[in-house]
Amino acid sequence: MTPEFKQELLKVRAEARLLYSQAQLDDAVRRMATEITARYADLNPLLLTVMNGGVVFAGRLLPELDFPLEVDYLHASRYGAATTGSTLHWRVSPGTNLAGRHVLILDDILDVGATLLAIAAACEEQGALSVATAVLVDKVHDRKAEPGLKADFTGVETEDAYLFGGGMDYKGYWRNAPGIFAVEDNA
Ligand SMILES: O=P(O)(O)OC[C@H]1O[C@H](OP(=O)(O)OP(=O)(O)O)[C@H](O)[C@@H]1O
Ligand SMILES: Nc1nc2[nH]cnc2c(=O)[nH]1
Repeated sequence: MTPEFKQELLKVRAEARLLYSQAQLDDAVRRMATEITARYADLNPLLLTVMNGGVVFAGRLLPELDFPLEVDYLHASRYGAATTGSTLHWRVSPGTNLAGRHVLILDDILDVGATLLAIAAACEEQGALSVATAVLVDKVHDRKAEPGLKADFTGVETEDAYLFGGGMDYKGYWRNAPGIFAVEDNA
């Protein structure tokens, strides 16, 4: 890492606006866990984490779900380290056979929604019995891939800014930031 890039990272972190604290996120995740438990406790679901962004959310959610379930992951990305999305690139497909399974996809954010729609379609093609989505953050704007697109389970809603923390990155960094932060335009 160059000294200039390190300075940029520290400046972005220092100047970012806190939208949700870690405590507020933990409350939202516990509420989601109650909803997910009500729906899936008797369905032997397969929870699929979308890497990399979904890892923090999954890590917080899974210990709140005290019923039989399986966990796997997939890696698909359409942003890379950029702040605007393009085509979805599949890097790793789920190793588990999805045929006949109730699949719940876990990700950090529903922004445009192209990522989750493509992943859900791929799970259905592989024979999943049902496919639903759970996201920590839903970014509110009118650019959704389908009008009114929502996840089945949502933690918090945010304004239309570029976000980091809670698993989301700024140029590959700050996924570990404790809370959800908006990058300030002048950063
Ligand atoms: O709703 P969309 O506009 O499609 O964007 C949402 C996706 O973008 C981010 O992934 P990214 O492609 O940045 O990969 P990452 O998880 O490795 O950060 C995020 O983790 C979601 O998967
Ligand atoms: N880090 C990050 N990734 C995203 N993917 C889609 N929207 C966002 C965002 O606001 N921040």
